[in-house]
Amino acid sequence: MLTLQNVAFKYETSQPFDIPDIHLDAGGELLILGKSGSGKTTILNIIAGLLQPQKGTVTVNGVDLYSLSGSKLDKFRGSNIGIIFQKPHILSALSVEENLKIANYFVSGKGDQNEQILKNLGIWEKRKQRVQTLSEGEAQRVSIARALANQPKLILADEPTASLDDENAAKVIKLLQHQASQFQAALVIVTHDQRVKNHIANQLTVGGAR
Ligand SMILES: Nc1ncnc2c1ncn2[C@@H]1O[C@H](COP(=O)(O)OP(=O)(O)OP(=O)(O)O)[C@@H](O)[C@H]1O
Repeated sequence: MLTLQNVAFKYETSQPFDIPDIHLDAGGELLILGKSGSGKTTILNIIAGLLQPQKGTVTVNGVDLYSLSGSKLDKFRGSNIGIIFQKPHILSALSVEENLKIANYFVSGKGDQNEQILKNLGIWEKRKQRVQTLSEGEAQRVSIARALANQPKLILADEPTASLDDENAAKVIKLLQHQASQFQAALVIVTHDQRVKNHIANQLTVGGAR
């Protein structure tokens, strides 16, 4: 489902990052740990097709991401990769269900699972509410729902528990795992939150720039 091979990356002003090879099957889970600034978000962006490495290949669902042209890559990402960003990328003036429909809009024919996803995440009753009227935890579940709206084959989550208490942090990880297993998706979580460690056995730690 996901492979990273011989990937090398550096920002213009930084040292190169140590980026391990990764192989993850459908339904597999991976936790990427590392201190703040160690390059976790950078690696996630490379996996998401948002940041082209200087070297190496990233394949998702058998497709070499960076061999795709810009618009093809955007379309591929929209149908195959669900990203839960560190800072929620949801539109707070729109309702919960409108946020999901926008994601569906970019991938024609999807959207049939929206009701189930919102129910699983416990926000179906709030679907008509504008996101700005929700609590932080609810808004975060909307961003998870939106990432799942097109039943991606690969789910990427950047620090999904950062602003949550222990109980809700555990809940969010379980929800992500449950959703991933329901769609047989691969799940990659990056975090420096040690609490997440107990929930996912397959782990790697990144050390940052050399
Ligand atoms: N666009 C950029 N240009 C130059 N340097 C960058 C850029 N983005 C990030 N960096 C640097 O690369 C390093 C890794 O950043 P990154 O955001 O990947 O770390 P992180 O492990 O996700 O950190 P955190 O846990 O704090 O979110 C940092 O030193 C950061 O300052």
